[in-house]
Amino acid sequence: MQSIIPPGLSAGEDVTEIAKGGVQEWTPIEQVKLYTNAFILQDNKILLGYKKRGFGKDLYNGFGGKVDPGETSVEAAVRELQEEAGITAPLRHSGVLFFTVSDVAHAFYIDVYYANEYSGTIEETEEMRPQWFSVEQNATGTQHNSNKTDSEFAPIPYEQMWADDPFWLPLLIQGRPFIGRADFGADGRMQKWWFAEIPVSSDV
Ligand SMILES: COc1nc(N)nc2c1ncn2[C@H]1C[C@H](O)[C@@H](COP(=O)(O)OP(=O)(O)OP(=O)(O)O)O1
Repeated sequence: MQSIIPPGLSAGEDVTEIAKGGVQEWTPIEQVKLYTNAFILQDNKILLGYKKRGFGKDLYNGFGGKVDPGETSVEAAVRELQEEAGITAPLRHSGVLFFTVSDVAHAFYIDVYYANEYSGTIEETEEMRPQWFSVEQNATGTQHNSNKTDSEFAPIPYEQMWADDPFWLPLLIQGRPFIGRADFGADGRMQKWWFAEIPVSSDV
């Protein structure tokens, strides 16, 4: 039987497909680079960063980047969170994402992490501008002052995020592990995608 897991990812067959689309074959993988992406979830809010430069500029995302030689993935995730948001957190693994982008030579293998607490003071850095958003679906707020109540924070700005994020970020927020792959065209749109929930005990 042919596996439903896209090339680049590995998992048992006991996955629950969340979404898939696109018609063409998966883009062949030539080179893979390891990345991290980390989110703080606290009091019905999620901390995102507005990317000020480089890849993904002008989009909101978690905090992360490349895993350096000699580093473990979680060490890299902790370092990137400190470098980009000024804080330290006990990060826990939540999922794996795999992306190709048509004008980028390597594929992105991304370990995604979250934490419900952090230490230090959240600060804007030269790469990221951190901002809290409400995870409540009916959030309407537009103010981001930390003295406001949760419902007064703006909802997650999916329209200013990578197109893959609406498929897996809700799972991360709900504590449901996931895997997924998307192949992006030069226009920033997903050409082919597949996302799934995996059992909590899975070691991806
Ligand atoms: C293509 O789809 C993507 N979707 C999402 N949600 N996140 C993505 C996608 N592609 C990459 N990412 C994530 C992975 C990392 O967390 C960042 C990119 O990291 P960056 O290029 O900034 O890596 P650094 O090591 O910090 O780079 P510098 O050398 O510029 O510091 O986006």
